[in-house]
Amino acid sequence: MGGEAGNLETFLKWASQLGISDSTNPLQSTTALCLGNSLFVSHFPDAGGRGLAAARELRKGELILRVPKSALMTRESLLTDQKLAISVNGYSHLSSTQILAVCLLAEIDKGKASMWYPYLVQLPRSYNILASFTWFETQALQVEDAVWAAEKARSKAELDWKESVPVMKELELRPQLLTFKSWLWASATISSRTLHIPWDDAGCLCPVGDFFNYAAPEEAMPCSEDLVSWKEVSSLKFSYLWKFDAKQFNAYLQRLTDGGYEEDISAYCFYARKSYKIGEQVLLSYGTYTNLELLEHYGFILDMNPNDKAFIELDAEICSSSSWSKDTLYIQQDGKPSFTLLSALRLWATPPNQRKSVAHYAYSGSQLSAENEMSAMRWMAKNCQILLNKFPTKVEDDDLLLHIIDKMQNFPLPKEVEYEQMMLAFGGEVGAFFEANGLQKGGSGGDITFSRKMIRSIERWKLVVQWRLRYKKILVDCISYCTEVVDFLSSENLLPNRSNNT
Ligand SMILES: C[S@@+](CC[C@H](N)C(=O)[O-])C[C@H]1O[C@@H](n2cnc3c(N)ncnc32)[C@H](O)[C@@H]1O
Repeated sequence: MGGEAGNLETFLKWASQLGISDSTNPLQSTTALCLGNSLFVSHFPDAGGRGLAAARELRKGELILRVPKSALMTRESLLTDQKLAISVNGYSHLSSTQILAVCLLAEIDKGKASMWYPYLVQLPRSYNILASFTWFETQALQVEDAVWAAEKARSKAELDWKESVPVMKELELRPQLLTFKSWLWASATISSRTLHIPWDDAGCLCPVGDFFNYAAPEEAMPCSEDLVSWKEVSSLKFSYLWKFDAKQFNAYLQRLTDGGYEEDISAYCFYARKSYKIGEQVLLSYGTYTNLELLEHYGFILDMNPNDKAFIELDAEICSSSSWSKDTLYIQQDGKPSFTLLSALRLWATPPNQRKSVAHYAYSGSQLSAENEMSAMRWMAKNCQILLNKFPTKVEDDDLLLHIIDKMQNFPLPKEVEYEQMMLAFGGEVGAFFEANGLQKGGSGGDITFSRKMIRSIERWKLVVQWRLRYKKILVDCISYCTEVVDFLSSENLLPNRSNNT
C-alpha cells in the first residue's frame, strides 16, 4: 500500500462523502474535507508520527470526531462481497480476527476497484509489532519473558497464516498476498488499528479515527489486586472486571477511554480527553498497557509509561506463601515493588508457623516488623542485582548503544574508523546486527547508504534496546528503593514487631 504516497486530500474528501466529520454541529451538511473544524492531520516525530492536531482550542469532553457505522470497515461490511462471503463461510474454524485479515487482504487484492481504496493507501507499509521481529531482534530483548512473548507472538501469527492460506488460495489472491509477510502486515494492521465494537470481537477499522496516536490514561489504575481478571477485547481497549462496585467500574471505564461506538446515533464518537491548544496533538487512550504489551500490539513503547511493569523470577516459596495471583507480583515503573509483591515478600520472610497469625496485616499492606521488612527488601535488591548481572549488556552499554543507533539513523553507515570503534565497544551485538541484515563491513572505508529494509531493521533494533533499557532501569530503581528502606530501618528500628522471629 502507498503509505505517505497515498493522497491525503483525496482520502479526506472520500471520508467526508462517507459522513465522517469533525464538525461541532452534527446536522451540518457535508463539507469538502472531513477535517478542519476541530482537527487536522499533522506529523509528530517524537509521538507517533502522523497524528491529529487541534484545529482550534478544544475543551475537555467535547465531541471532536464522528465516524458513521457505514464508514467502519468490519467483517460485516467486507463480507457484503458475495464471492468472499461464500468462500469464507466454508472455513468456520477460522477466528474472527483471521477472517478480518483475509477480508482485508482480499480488499487490497482489488486495488483501485475497492471502495476502500482511498483508505487502504493511507495505511502504513510496515509495522514493528513483536510478531514481526526477526531472530536477532527477539534475542536482543535479552529478558526471558520478553523473548518468550516475541516467540509466542510469531508462532501464533505463523499458525494463523497457515490456517488461512487455503481460503486465500480459493479466493485466488495474488501470490504476493499469500505470503507470511503480507499476513503479518494484515494482522499488524488489525492489532494496532482496530477499535472495539459491540457486535464483533474482531473490532473495526475506523478511517480517520485511527489517525489518533496514543497517550497512557492519566488516571491511576485501580490496584491490580482489586481486579478479578482482565482481558483484551482485540481492540484499542481493555475491559476490566471490577470486583466490588459496578458503578465505580463503569465510571472508571469511562475515564479510561475517550471514544466508543454509540448505538443511538450509529457512529463511532471521539471526545477530547483534556483541553487542547491549537496545534497540540490530540491523543487517545487505547487502554492501559505495559511497554511490552505496547510493543506486542502496537509496535512502540513510551519512555514514561505510568503503567509499565517489570516482572522478575520469584522463588516458588514466595509465590506460594500468599494467595496473590502471580501476574500481580511485579515491580512498578517507579522501581517500587507492587502492593501484592510486597505483601507476598513479607509473608515469605515470616517463619511458616507464624504466617497465619500475621496474614491479615500483610494482606492489608502493613509492614510486619523492621527485620521482616529488611529481609524482604534485601531479597528484592539482591535478586534484581543478580538478574542485572546476567544480562549481556549493562545499563551504560545500552545507553551508549542507543546513542550509536541514533547516529546510524541520522547518517549513512559510519565511516570505517567509527565502525571499528563500534565493533570494539559492541563487537557482539553490532556485528550480529550487520550479519543478520546481510551487511558486512565495507572494505573501502566510505559511507554506505541504507536500504529501506535496513532502515526499518535499525528502527526495530532501537525499539528493542530502548525496551530492555527501560526494564533494566526499573530494576536499578528497585535496588535503590530497597537499599534506602533497609538503610533507614537499620538506623531507626521504628516498626512494631508483629512476629517474634522475623
Ligand atoms: C492507531 S495508529 C495511530 C496513527 C498512526 N500514527 C498512523 O500514522 O497511522 C497506532 C500506531 O501509531 C503509532 N503510535 C501511536 N501512538 C504512539 C506514541 N505515543 N508513540 C509512538 N508511536 C505511536 C504506533 O505505530 C501505533 O501502532
